[in-house]
Amino acid sequence: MTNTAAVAPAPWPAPRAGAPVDATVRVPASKSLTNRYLVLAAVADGPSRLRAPLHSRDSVLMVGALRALGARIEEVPGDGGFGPDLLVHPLDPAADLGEATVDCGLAGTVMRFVPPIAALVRGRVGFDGDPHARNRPMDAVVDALRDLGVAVEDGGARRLPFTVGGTGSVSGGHLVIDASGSSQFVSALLLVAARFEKGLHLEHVGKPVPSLDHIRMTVAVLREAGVEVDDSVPHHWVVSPGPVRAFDVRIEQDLSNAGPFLAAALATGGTVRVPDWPEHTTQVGDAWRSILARMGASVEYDGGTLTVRGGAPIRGIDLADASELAPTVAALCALADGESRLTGIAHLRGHETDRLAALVAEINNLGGDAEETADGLIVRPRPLHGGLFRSYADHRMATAGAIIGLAVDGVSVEDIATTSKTMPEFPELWRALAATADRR
Ligand SMILES: O=C(O)C1=C[C@@H](OP(=O)(O)O)[C@@H](O)[C@H](O)C1
Ligand SMILES: C=C(OP(=O)(O)O)C(=O)O
Repeated sequence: MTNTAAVAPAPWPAPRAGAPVDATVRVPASKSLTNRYLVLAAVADGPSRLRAPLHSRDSVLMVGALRALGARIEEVPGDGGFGPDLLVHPLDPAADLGEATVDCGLAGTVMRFVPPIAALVRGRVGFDGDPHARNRPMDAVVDALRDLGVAVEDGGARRLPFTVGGTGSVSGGHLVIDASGSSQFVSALLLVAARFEKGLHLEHVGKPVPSLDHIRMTVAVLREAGVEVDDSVPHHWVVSPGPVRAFDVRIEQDLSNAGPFLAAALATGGTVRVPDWPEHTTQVGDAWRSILARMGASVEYDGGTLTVRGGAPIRGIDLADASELAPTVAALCALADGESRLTGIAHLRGHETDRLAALVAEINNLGGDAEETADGLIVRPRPLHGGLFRSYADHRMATAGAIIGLAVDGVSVEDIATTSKTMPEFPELWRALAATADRR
């Protein structure tokens, strides 16, 4: 009998910076922007081009999902970024797909954004993903589709796996959802709502919606594509019916993923520059400027380059709604000389893993003092030691371990390859960053 069990790769010895880093870093394109533009292009009124898009597991899954729904997506040579451009020919709502399947992997943007598109094509589309994807909240998407008159077969679970029976059109109108579990529930419906016959008046009822910046990003990309959106009343979004204009867009680099590199300046007392930092952006990662300054860095924005200098002791921080930035912030908090409180992030329990539990377990496993609260984390200063930092198939856990490893001897990170979810180049870029400390 052959043993077919997968052998887990050896943990990745996190590079330790024995001196301050001094690096200039460019990171691949934004996951959130790439996957939004892919969705918009799939329902647009003509072919669209994405320049310098992300090529990572989440974007590949999105491309695969849209192809499964009938969009034609070509790779064409690009003039920048980390790979080819993408040319997207929209899907044809009149075509009959028959049966199709979509692999969501662990991508929230795929599992939330694509089912409403499946309602706009004719066919039965099955959705599933990685084992943990079946634990991520999907109830608001399933309920919303049903309230819109779309058939969903889910065995009553309101989670993956499920099948959406699309008829090629959705009438739309007024829809009430509880989006307290994820902002992606709102974005998912807004992104395709212009293609509903009556458009959509979406209303949120329930505990606060997290990650509001991501909804602002959705509204901004819709408006760029000529879609009329009224978000003037809190908790209400009104999308007028109409075409989504085809577009040609250059995608900004992923400012959330720039975070671990900028954090390296604080962790090592060094300097990190990120060129081509957008002057105006809807990305939540723009908040690094204020967050890192509050944690003791000097932050300068000049000529399109963001420069972060560490050197002073890292200060603890009280931070609300850190959203997807939280794991990176928590890693710095574990290296800080004062207490930190991260609040308003209860929904991180439904991310790639239960991030609150994971961060507490892994920081404490290295000797730290982190505690879970009802809606976040408290991290108190305590000297850390080496050990294994587990990543739970979560790219941001893996990068959090790498940040700590710069400053603490003997840290290794489990499954560093999980960073391929949004940044396959991470290990290589990180090694180059850490090597700048060796040269000093
Ligand atoms: O719409 C998006 O692109 C995202 C929205 C946020 O989701 P939540 O609202 O579930 O936090 C964010 O954390 C995620 O990384 C990306
Ligand atoms: C929460 C995240 O991802 P997803 O898009 O899968 O929700 C994240 O990238 O931090």
